[in-house]
Amino acid sequence: MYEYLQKLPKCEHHIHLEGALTPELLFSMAQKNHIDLPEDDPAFLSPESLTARYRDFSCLDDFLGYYYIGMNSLLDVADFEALAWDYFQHAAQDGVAHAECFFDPQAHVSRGVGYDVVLSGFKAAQKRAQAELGISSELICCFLRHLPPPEALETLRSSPVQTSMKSGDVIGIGLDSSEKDFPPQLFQQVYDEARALGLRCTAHAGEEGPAEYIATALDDLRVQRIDHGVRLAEDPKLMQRIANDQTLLTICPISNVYLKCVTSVAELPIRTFLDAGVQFSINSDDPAYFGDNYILANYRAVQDAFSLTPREWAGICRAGIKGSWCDETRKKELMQRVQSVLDEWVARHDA
Ligand code: HPA
Ligand SMILES: [Zn+2]
Repeated sequence: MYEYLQKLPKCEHHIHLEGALTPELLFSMAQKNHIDLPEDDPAFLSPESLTARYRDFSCLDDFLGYYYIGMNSLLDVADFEALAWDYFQHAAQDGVAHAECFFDPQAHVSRGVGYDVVLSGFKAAQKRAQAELGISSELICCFLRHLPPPEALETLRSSPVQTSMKSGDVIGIGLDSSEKDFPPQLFQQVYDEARALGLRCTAHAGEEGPAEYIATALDDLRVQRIDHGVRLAEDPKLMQRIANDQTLLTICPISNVYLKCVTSVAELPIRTFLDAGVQFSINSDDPAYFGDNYILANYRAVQDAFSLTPREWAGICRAGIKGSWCDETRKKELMQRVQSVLDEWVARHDA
């Protein structure tokens, strides 16, 4: 079954490129760029001690503290390219065919790293991933919800960001960082302006925050997808609405365990969602921070907990293709690949 999961052409919709920064890469870039790591936290003694600390996050904000310190090590175009290339290589190994990647420009621009530096590095890695690994990819610009909404607006309206959106280098926007007490509606104007530019819209909701945030992301931000959304199961009426509208949830099972949203993958409402017809994809979120668990480890963890059938897995992959923001030709090609992997499995096992 694991072999079948590896072969399925997977779409990843919930991967923060900054969350693919391994402790090894973090330390080597900090040294190269003469960036001081915190001296008052013993976790920063070595890549090994940092890795050990990552096993012990108490909640989303505890993780985010390390996430924002980590990305301070990234400075020039080559750093951002190396980071994204490292992710794409893992993605290729895990059978990812198409990736829609988040990045957090505010966290770089605020420390003097230009938006175009970040984008150039990512674009170079994307081009290489397409040419050498056959992975198609897109970029989604996320806004940090713990910062004041006018700062997100200022970022959206800034000239390099506008240029990247009009050229198609960036195809959508997202909303991430601390969730509790930062409800989606705070960012309504940002989403209205992004939509007017023709951008796709998604937002993290229902990770630590209540199901109500999922409803306001839909109503006020008019998002096409919900990132995480696992708390949707607490509101059966909303769950039915999401199922009827075929809104895709981008679920990150191992992330939810690492950040103590649930105690185990088995606690996630995967079976409930399947029974209710809720469409979802399975994703890695911040793999370098969550035990080096990339997308396939998340597929495997769901399989270990829920024993899905090969047809159910093909259905999950089809839902992911349908909810992707790539062109119709690519979607058709990926649908055919899912079918042929399933056919091969049936020929071997069902007879
Ligand atoms: O899982 C997450 N939630 C919110 N913000 C984030 N930024 C990186 N990962 C996450
Ligand atoms: Zn996330």
